Amino acid sequence: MSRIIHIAAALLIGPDGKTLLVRKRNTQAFMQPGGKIEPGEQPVNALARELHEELGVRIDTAAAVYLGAFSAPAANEPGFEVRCELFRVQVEGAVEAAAEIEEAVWVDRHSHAYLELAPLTRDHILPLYTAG
Ligand SMILES: Nc1nc2c([nH]c(=O)n2[C@@H]2O[C@H](COP(=O)(O)OP(=O)(O)OP(=O)(O)O)[C@@H](O)[C@H]2O)c(=O)[nH]1
Repeated sequence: MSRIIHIAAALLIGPDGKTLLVRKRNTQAFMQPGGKIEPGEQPVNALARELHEELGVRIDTAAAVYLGAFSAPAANEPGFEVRCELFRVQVEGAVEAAAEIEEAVWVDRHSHAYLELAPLTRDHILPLYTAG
């Protein structure tokens, strides 16, 4: 059995430059919006589907900027690694978290210090955001 979870995720940037992290229901760590890529699905299409399901956000896939592939221990599945295709996505309107999202927070370069973060977000994605 594969011990790798393939996901597509967003570095989602709001109008004020903050970025959105989500905490899924019955989990502890904040992470990137996104989710698993289904068989045969293009990563950017998986991202668009997940952002719509989770946050009611419709994105223009042509405007999503591919930032690369990043890996880390999975936050919620012991012994698994998450492999993420990451896209930078700019959103203008409000986001509306679906029931599967327990909490969604906008953070800036300084305001995430006290959040419990998934390893991928903590070690790869927020450093990228902070440097950018
Ligand atoms: N979406 C997302 N998942 C992550 C991140 N970091 C990380 O370790 N993961 C792991 O990857 C798994 C992806 O599952 P998911 O629950 O987001 O995906 P999904 O909506 O397609 O799942 P489902 O259809 O099985 O409910 C999470 O359970 C989590 O353990 C991240 O930044 N974003």
